[in-house]
Amino acid sequence: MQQTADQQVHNLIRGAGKAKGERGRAKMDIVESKHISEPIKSEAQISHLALDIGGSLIKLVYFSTNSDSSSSSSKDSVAVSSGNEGRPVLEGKLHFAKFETAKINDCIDFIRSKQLRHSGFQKHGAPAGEKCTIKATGGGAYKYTDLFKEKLGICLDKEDEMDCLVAGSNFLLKAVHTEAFTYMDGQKEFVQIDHDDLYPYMLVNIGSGVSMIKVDGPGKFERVSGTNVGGGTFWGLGRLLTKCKSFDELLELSHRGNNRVIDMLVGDIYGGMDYTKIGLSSTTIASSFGKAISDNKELEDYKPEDISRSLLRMISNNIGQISYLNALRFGLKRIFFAGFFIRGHAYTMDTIAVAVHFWSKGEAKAMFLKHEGFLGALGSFMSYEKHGFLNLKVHQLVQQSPVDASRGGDKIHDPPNGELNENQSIDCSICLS
Ligand SMILES: Nc1ncnc2c1ncn2[C@@H]1O[C@H](COP(=O)(O)OP(=O)(O)O)[C@@H](O)[C@H]1O
Ligand SMILES: CC(C)(COP(=O)(O)O)[C@@H](O)C(=O)NCCC(=O)O
Repeated sequence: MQQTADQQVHNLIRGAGKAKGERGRAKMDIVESKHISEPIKSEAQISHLALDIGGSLIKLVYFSTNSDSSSSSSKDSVAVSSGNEGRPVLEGKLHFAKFETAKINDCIDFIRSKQLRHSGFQKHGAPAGEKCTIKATGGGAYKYTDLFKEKLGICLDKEDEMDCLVAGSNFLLKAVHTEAFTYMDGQKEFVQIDHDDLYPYMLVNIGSGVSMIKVDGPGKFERVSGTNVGGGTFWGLGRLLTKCKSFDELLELSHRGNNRVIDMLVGDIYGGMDYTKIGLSSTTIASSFGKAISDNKELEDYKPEDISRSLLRMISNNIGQISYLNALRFGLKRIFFAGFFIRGHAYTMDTIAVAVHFWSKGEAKAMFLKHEGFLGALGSFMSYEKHGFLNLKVHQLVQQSPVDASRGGDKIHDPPNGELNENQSIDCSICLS
């Protein structure tokens, strides 16, 4: 029988209690990698992989065992009996990786380097010649079907993007205690989620474009709105206006910029005064980029830093406002923001949070997710279980390590070697049913 996403989460969490103290318990660390173009160091064997191929980035989630399962004498033997209903448990790590969609060939090389054909991707019981199949979501799962077939001989088994986002979000919010946090005035605070009081909530995924999804329960949701002014807009316009060569460079520039150089503030219009009657302080942005009307300057006269800052502020503020207005339509007080536009970037989160706070008069709360960009890929990964396709069973969350609270600082948070550090990993286990 097929399981709903929530049943899977329930199994995961229920399993955590059951498994404590069990012998042979397997451990799975969740590790994030960035733009990986070379194989991971160990001879780790990849047994399951899922993709989210978006407009800007390809996200991968894959499980690797800690050792080579072909060596039966290895003391780190891959399959162990957990004693949990006699199912074999795989010991390993859940990895996260991303590639620019424009560099899809790097992603294909990466997958090829993992030798998936030898790692259990063939549908169980399928005839020997049958093609490998991997779960994939996002528009690119359709767009690049032929490319994957041609270059890797892999069939992409498509999962709906919204289904995956919601499944990934529900999973993370329930399974990871330090997944959700608020960010305001430089302060990051983790939010403890009451599993019995999670729904309804608004999920705002800020990818290339923005989707706003009212989530009412496991697998119960409606995409209530969206906006085409999203992460792709920031990166696309930013690239044209600043000549930046990478998204990271554009984000880095914004740290040093001053938006007041370009944005027209209420004070600029009101002679330095607040417009108190309608609740606008003199420092409120009256019109993003509005100063460029009368400054008599050309694009080159503005610093790229200031342009980046204004652009980031404009887009983040707009998304925060639209999200709140949609939450208001349905009486939702909790809004979770995800997607790789955020990148754990303080100024982005602060602007979104302030917009939600301002428009809701403090009634609604903006929250952010630690695994912000991987919801879709995770949901896609979890669908292996939903379809009983590979007999994958993520069945328990053992514990997770404390998260580095400084992560919300005004910097980019992908560590230099591309992998999450110890503090940012989660321990859990999966078993094959
Ligand atoms: N390294 C990066 N390269 C390009 N865009 C990035 C990068 N990191 C973050 N972004 C931002 O994230 C957005 C994509 O977010 P994502 O959630 O992956 O959406 P999509 O599924 O549309 O690719 C980009 O449009 C950009 O704003
Ligand atoms: C079409 C999309 C769902 C694709 O997802 P993405 O690759 O941007 O993550 C998204 O870009 C979107 O919701 N765009 C906004 C379209 C609109 O509602 O106006």
